[in-house]
Amino acid sequence: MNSKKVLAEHIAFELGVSSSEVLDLIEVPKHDNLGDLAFPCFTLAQKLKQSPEEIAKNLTEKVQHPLFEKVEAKGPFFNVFLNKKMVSQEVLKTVLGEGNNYGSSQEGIGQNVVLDFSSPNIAKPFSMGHLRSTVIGQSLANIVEKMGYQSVKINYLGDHGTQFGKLIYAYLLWGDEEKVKANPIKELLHLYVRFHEEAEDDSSLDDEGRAWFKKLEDGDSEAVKLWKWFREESLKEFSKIYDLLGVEFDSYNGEAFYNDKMTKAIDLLKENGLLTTSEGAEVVDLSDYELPPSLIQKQDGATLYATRDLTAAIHRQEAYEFDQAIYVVGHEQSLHFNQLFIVLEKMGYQWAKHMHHVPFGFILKNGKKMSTRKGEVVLLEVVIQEAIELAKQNIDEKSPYLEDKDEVAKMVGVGAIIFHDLKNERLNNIEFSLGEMLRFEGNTGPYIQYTYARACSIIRKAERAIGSNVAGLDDPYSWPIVKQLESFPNVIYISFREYEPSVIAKYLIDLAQSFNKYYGQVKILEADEMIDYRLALVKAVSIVIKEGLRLLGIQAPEKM
Ligand SMILES: NC(=[NH2+])NCCC[C@H](N)C(=O)O
Repeated sequence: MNSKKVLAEHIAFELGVSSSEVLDLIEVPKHDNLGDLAFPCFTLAQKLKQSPEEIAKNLTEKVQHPLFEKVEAKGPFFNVFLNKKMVSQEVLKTVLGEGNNYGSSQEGIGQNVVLDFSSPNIAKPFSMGHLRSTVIGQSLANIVEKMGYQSVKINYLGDHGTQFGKLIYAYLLWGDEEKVKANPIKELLHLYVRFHEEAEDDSSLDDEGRAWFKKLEDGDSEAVKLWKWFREESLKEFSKIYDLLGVEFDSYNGEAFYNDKMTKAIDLLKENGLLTTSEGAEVVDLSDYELPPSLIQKQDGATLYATRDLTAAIHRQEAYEFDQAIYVVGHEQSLHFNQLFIVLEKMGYQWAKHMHHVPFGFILKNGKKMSTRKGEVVLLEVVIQEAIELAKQNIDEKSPYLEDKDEVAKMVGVGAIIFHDLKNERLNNIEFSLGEMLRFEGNTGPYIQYTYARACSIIRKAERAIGSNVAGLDDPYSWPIVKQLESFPNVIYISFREYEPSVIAKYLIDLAQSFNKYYGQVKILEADEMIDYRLALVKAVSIVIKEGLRLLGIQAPEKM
């Protein structure tokens, strides 16, 4: 029983409209003296041919329910004061009864969501953009699963393209096996940069690079062997990052996987009469959408990024029969995905309507985009290790006697990086600052984790069994917490609908703040007749914080 839903149903019944229509309109008033929930009546005024004030007044005469302690009309608003005892009793019973499952939904049962995320390019450093994609994608996978969907997590590795011909040739000219093994990404990038520098004076290098790419495409054994090796070494290095972040994938089928499957997609385009020739290249004209044409095949027969994504989409629909496909990729690729989805729609695929590009902004350092080009490598693994190291120092200072310090430092360091990313709306640019991320106060991961550990510690100290059969609480400090706990399922739903993990992150900040206020004001462990109910509240908070963090991809240590 959710008080907002109950209210929506009652209002809808009285007004003769659908309850979903009402549900979306119900607000939480900014000031407590305006009640706990408010229904603004102007939106429906025209439809009902009544003034908003009249509607509000009529509702006060009709809407009644034990959950509503007091109802009142304030101008065009219908305000509702909830029965604190009753709501808190219901909420605590639900959260404690459902545990980690609280907030789960059946909405997606039997449906698949394919998530394409992380997708770094082999032989190149894992960039800040790939980090964002990984962190956001992982969280969205958790969120869709919480909504009942089955997730399919795909790492669409950038493992194909003319650059691999160049890299192979560069390796054959100047490469050193030991060096590559010791430091794959750094060494391969170094070879690649050198190739470009030398090719400026010697254009034959480019020709050779192209020739080696052709060999690679034709399955030449030496070329394929080197390519496989570069790929493996790169993956080993990426895996270190995935291990630290606790991310796993269902598939690593990258661009190269689709290499021999593209003719089918190109033939389909031809059959549909969608291909036109423009300056020698085969393109899909998108002028009716006011978009530049989608380039499918170059004059020399070479295929492109778009061709592979098109092939991959069709293949994934066949393989997974997805009900939704999500691409977590930086906003600079918006045009590409826009074109891709339209081409699929033009091909007559109804499912193309359920494909979504989930874009995000840049990570900045001192206001400038952090880039890995020009050979300046910011090795991400090193950054993560540094965060863990700093977390360790912090813990050494604050809790020198903690057990499992290394384990906890890892959870805190990694959690700090993830939370710092996810607390921002994904389209915003983020300023990168380890010091900022690792603060134990303010809106940081460690702060939320610390709040969780605090709740766990209270529960340990109490040494009492906490049951879900509780009487309600009606003191002013527990009330904001109860309302927040009640809204958790809706918070998850909104984060799902908007593909926006920040909704959950911000919610956790608010919840942690109210809880810490409660902790400061109320003697939780005082042995009076209410202790069990207060402990039930603490337990419910701990459940929701832990689950909220889990949805973001962050672990919660019980002690820190
Ligand atoms: N299906 C996709 N195109 N996924 C995103 C791939 C991202 C690409 N490898 C890059 O680093 O820019």
